Amino acid sequence: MADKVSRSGEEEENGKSSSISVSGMQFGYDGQPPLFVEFNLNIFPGSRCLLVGANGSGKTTLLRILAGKHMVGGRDVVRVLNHSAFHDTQLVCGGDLAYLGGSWSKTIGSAGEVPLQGDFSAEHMIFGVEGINPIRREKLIELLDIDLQWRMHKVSDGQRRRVQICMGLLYPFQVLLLDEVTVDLDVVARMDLLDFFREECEQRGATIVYATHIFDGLETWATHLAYIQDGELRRSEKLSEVDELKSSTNLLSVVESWLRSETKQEKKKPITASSLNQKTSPFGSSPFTSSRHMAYYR
Ligand SMILES: Nc1ncnc2c1ncn2[C@@H]1O[C@H](COP(=O)(O)OP(=O)(O)OP(=O)(O)O)[C@@H](O)[C@H]1O
Repeated sequence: MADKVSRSGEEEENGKSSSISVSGMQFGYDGQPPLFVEFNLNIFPGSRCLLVGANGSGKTTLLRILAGKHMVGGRDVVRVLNHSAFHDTQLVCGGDLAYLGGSWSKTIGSAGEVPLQGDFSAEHMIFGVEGINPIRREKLIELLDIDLQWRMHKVSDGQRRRVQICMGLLYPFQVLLLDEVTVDLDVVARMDLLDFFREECEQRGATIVYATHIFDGLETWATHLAYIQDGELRRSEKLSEVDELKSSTNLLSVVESWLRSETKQEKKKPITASSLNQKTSPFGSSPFTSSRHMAYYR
């Protein structure tokens, strides 16, 4: 698999410069070994890139970094639309960079153990966003089949999710980062939304990165695929160039085989004090330092 890994610093595809560019990124959570070490990735305008990997491989963290939610390195390490994802706040404030992740909860806060709820209508939420093109807003409300009278604390998870998605898409984004947001949607809503995303990429040259474990219908939707294992980019290529997809029935079975072979390699690793400290890390000099590998032996 290693020969397929793309770590190139190439910044152009078909004459277009990348809309997302990560170069030599290092990142780790406080007190933990680094998750990303010398991580590189380039994604180009018009791409619909699937981000796949096992639980805990780093997909959410990567999307949050791209969304400018973590400061990582200097201004040149994580670039979105040729701006620093973290430092250039206009990217998010102006609506060019949109991130849809996590899920809205029914409660809006808590006083000690007591959850506080707010009674807001879908209309209040959606029409509360200023400066929106009314045609785009109507299109999204219709596409997501939102009833503007819904009270946000009384609707189902999927209904609340529709409002969340609608609000995230109100501005005509240039880069959209999706973290498993279609999980609560019914099949019709999911397929309509995927069609809308495709249109946005084809008509406006928008770029989408979509982290998901649900591959239904994505074989013909995605243009690119990035596969992460333990914070390492193992594959980054056009979907049409994934060899295994030529001989396999679907994306699900291809990704399943990658993840299964990951597990086997993991099991084969000899367990030694030095292997527990393999990643070069300021925290990794002692066999007693906490690490994900050590978690197996507690
Ligand atoms: N806030 C945090 N503090 C410390 N460690 C974290 C935090 N969030 C995630 N991690 C760790 O970082 C690693 C990557 O987590 P991340 O959520 O990015 O994975 P993921 O690929 O999105 O997983 P999943 O498919 O389960 O959503 C995991 O080992 C996780 O335990």
